[in-house]
Amino acid sequence: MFSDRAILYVKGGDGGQGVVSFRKEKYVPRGGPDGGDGGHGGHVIIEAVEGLTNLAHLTHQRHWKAQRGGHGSGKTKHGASAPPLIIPVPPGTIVKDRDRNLVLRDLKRVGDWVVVARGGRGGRGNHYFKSATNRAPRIRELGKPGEERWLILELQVIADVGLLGLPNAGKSTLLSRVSRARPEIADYPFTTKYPNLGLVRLDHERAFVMADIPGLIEGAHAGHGLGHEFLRHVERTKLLVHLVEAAPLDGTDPVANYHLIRDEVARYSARLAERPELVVLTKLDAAPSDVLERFRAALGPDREVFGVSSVTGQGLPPLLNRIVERLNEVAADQDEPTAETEAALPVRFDPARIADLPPYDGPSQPPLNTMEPASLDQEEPIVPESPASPHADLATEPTAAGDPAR
Ligand SMILES: Nc1nc2c(ncn2[C@@H]2O[C@H](COP(=O)(O)OP(=O)(O)OP(=O)(O)O)[C@@H](O)[C@H]2O)c(=O)[nH]1
Ligand SMILES: [Mg+2]
Repeated sequence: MFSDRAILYVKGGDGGQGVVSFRKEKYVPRGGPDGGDGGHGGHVIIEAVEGLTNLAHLTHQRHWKAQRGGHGSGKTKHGASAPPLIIPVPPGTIVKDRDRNLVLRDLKRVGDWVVVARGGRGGRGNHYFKSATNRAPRIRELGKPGEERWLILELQVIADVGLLGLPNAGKSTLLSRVSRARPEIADYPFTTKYPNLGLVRLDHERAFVMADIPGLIEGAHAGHGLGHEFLRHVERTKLLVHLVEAAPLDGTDPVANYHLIRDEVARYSARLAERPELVVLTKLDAAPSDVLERFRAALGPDREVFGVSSVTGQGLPPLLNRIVERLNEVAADQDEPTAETEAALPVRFDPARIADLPPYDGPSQPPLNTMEPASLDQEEPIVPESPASPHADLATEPTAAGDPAR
């Protein structure tokens, strides 16, 4: 089951109660107040972990509450603070506050984490309220309720290469030809409704992840068709591979079709439009022999054009080799984290790292972690759950297949 979006309710644990108690001992006639404090409630934390590729495990459990703190007791015994509740997600998950429409954190790498709801402060016991004027206070505090909120989690698949093109351009067919992914293929538009990922392995050293997304149409940037919802999936790719049908059955012109998609991408995001791109003329087996030459000439020398047929396999090896080359060039350009910095990143959430985070004192306290406004898709309707798609899990070599169990 593929799920790239989940809505969750999270609540930190309530603080434990402080208690009223007085020292009772033989020969001590009026023992002073000795009611202990309640422990703090547990925080709720979301952490990116290895081995998960989607958010399906969150569609069954929507409410996540951390444990409450223990109550205090006599002899100034404090209640135990509750442990954090950790919700695992795949890397690439963006955590948003639903009602304030804010991005709380973009959990890009394994080990990235964010506190999404703080545990409530434990109440103070009556020992705390002792004073010169009141030596036997009968007051104590209840624990503060834990912080609560609704979240939207969105997974942006992390692929190296994103396939773009009109419906029917042959995107899914190409992916199925070069990887073990088995997306649905058919001769009608919008066959693909959810992104598919495949691992393309050229040899021992050279491999990349390719994402096939639903076809784009004119107006996709404004929400027409299915494309807009899924363009965000190619936002994080390093290279766009733009597929253009060589001889479309509807008689449209490949050159015009190419520019149509480029315009849509540019309108959706100027940054995405600047991403390196390879252009691929598809279905050459079913096209006149001079079509590639004419297409190249029309696009001009600035664009790298390949011709392929996913049916005969013609043109695929040069394309894949060039994709790997381009990815290496892009990687060298970008300030990607090196193996060293990667190793320095924490791989598991460490509770000691939240030891300094104060418990939640109630709504008077400002909410946590307001990072940046969620700008990408504010107008997107909130869909509670994505319907299942049978093909969407990462289709990898057996060794790389993730085990969702932690
Ligand atoms: N002759 C020929 N037909 C192809 C080739 N590649 C794809 N097709 C056919 O083109 C049709 C569309 O292919 P898909 O791979 O589903 O196209 P798509 O781009 O994924 O389409 P959407 O998912 O609807 O956007 C199917 O009928 C394929 O069999 C090819 O290289 N040669
Ligand atoms: Mg498809």
